[in-house]
Amino acid sequence: MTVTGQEEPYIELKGVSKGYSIGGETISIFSDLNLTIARGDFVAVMGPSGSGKSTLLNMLSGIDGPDAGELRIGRNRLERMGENARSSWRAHHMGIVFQFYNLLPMLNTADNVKLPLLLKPLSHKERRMRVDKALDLVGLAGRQTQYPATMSGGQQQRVGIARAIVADPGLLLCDEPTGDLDRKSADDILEMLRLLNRELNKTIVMVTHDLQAALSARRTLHLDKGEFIEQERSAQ
Ligand SMILES: Nc1ncnc2c1ncn2[C@@H]1O[C@H](COP(=O)(O)OP(=O)(O)OP(=O)(O)O)[C@@H](O)[C@H]1O
Repeated sequence: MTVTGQEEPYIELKGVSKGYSIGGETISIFSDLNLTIARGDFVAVMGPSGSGKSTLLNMLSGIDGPDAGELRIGRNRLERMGENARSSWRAHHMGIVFQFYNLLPMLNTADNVKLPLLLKPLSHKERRMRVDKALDLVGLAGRQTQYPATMSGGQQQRVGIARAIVADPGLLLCDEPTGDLDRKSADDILEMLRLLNRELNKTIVMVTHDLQAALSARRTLHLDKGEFIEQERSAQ
């Protein structure tokens, strides 16, 4: 079954198969996975442990490739690109938000957020302006010199989001972005993701075990036994 968004597809998986070799034996995770996601959509992916959610995110981020099938994002066929081209594509078009923030503890907030800009030919001033703007967007204006260890989980995740958007990518991949947070902080983060989706038209794919988080998205897909099942519900 092909699960389809309503508009022009931005992300498209066609007949994707993926398996892992363990001790000489190949375990199939997907054998004919199909999916389309429209530009500007906000999609939650849920599913039991081991159903392949991280495998999916790894393929979408180009960290891992499918064994067969097509994986298109925008005009790029990711499975046809070499390692360097994929890394460069990722740096320009994609931001990743992690469950445990993945901030570097020896760097302050501004330097953590700046990391994706180091690959870009920008002046020091332009980098600083972009970092300030991203921090402003996530409600952390003025926290440039604070270190991650002195921040709450919710604040650290805001820094993680600022880092994910600082290079202005069109796509955000979120891996359990609220998995380490209390309800209040989680809701704040979800509100921020909704804002980025609605106001800045970021396409968001978010893996989550949190039903409340899934309700923040426009679509919810359940991944089980190698297939997506679309959860029907009225628009938010
Ligand atoms: N690098 C790997 N080598 C071998 N097997 C792997 C590898 N990565 C994942 N797997 C296996 O593939 C299956 C899917 O894993 P994946 O991490 O994608 O599931 P998940 O849905 O994200 O699970 P969870 O909700 O627990 O994070 C699991 O059975 C896992 O053990």
